[in-house]
Amino acid sequence: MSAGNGTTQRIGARRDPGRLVIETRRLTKRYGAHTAVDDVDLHVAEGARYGFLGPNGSGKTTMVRMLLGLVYATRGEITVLGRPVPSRVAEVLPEIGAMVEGPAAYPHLSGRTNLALLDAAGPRRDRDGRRRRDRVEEVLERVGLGAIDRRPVRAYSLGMRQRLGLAGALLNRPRLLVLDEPTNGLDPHGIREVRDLLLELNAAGTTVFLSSHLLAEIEALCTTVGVVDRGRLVLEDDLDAVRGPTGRLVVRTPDPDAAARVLGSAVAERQDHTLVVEAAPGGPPALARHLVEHGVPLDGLVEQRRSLEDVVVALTGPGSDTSRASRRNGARP
Ligand SMILES: Nc1ncnc2c1ncn2[C@@H]1O[C@H](COP(=O)(O)OP(=O)(O)OP(=O)(O)O)[C@@H](O)[C@H]1O
Repeated sequence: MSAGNGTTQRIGARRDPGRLVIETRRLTKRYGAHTAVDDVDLHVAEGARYGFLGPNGSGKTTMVRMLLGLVYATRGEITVLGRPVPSRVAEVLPEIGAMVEGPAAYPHLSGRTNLALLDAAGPRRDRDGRRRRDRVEEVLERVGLGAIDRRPVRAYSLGMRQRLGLAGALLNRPRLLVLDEPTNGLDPHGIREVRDLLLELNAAGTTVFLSSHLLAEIEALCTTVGVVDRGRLVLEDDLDAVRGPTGRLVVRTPDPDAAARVLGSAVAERQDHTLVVEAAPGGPPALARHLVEHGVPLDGLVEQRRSLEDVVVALTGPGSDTSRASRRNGARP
């Protein structure tokens, strides 16, 4: 890569990102000959729900660990909540709720006790026992663990541990949540609950940064997406812009043969009762009129929009794991 992050794509006009709560410049992490994070310029705006998307092994956890000062960068700069990391990470951490690589907890203690210990170790000056208990109960309630008994954490399911980790991340009422694969191990019900919780926290002002290898999860939750491929940030943009119009229209009709005759060479794709047509001046209304005037019945006519999946596949290409292996062996893709 040349200067900075020249190969990160932006689709459409990027809105003013506003105040950044996370910014990295040329951030790079090497493990021996292997580059886990490669020259990344990341921009997370205040109030965003930022999805950091990439396949397994693409560098997401390494990135998250660097943002939290848990791993030192080989090169580059990190600013979180306006302060440099890792040099001033101690000032930043009290304002962050984080969960990295699955929640850590003392397995022989209950969830409540674990949270009480975490709270006691936290930055609050308020050590009042009763208020601490209230805080613990409040976060347990928020993550759907209000009814847990005194069972030790080692008896918890993976989903319960994940919720407990989230509860721990919420204890400080953070301005910024940094979550590595927060729905790992949750069933569809649990995934939806976590999503709703993150939406609720975000609506109340918390910026959410989460990593995931699940495209659907990012699509359902996030306002902004950063796509990482073999350590490189290949796309960073608002999801709305990513899923922008393609310049084609999708026509659904019970008589596709008639539609194809009328539309001629404007038809770009055809499958069953659906035709994809190059947009002409006048957009959907003009095309609808044209078809109806020529006796073609319509079931629907909409603008075609890019899916995040299409964009990611086009940018990352197949076999990123195999090419990573070949890069490790010296080849550069
Ligand atoms: N401590 C380490 N020593 C050597 N290599 C490492 C270390 N940590 C990570 N890596 C390598 O760096 C690359 C990126 O790993 P990382 O865990 O950041 O990816 P990831 O996108 O979070 O993957 P996953 O979704 O599987 O957790 C991988 O090839 C991994 O093997």
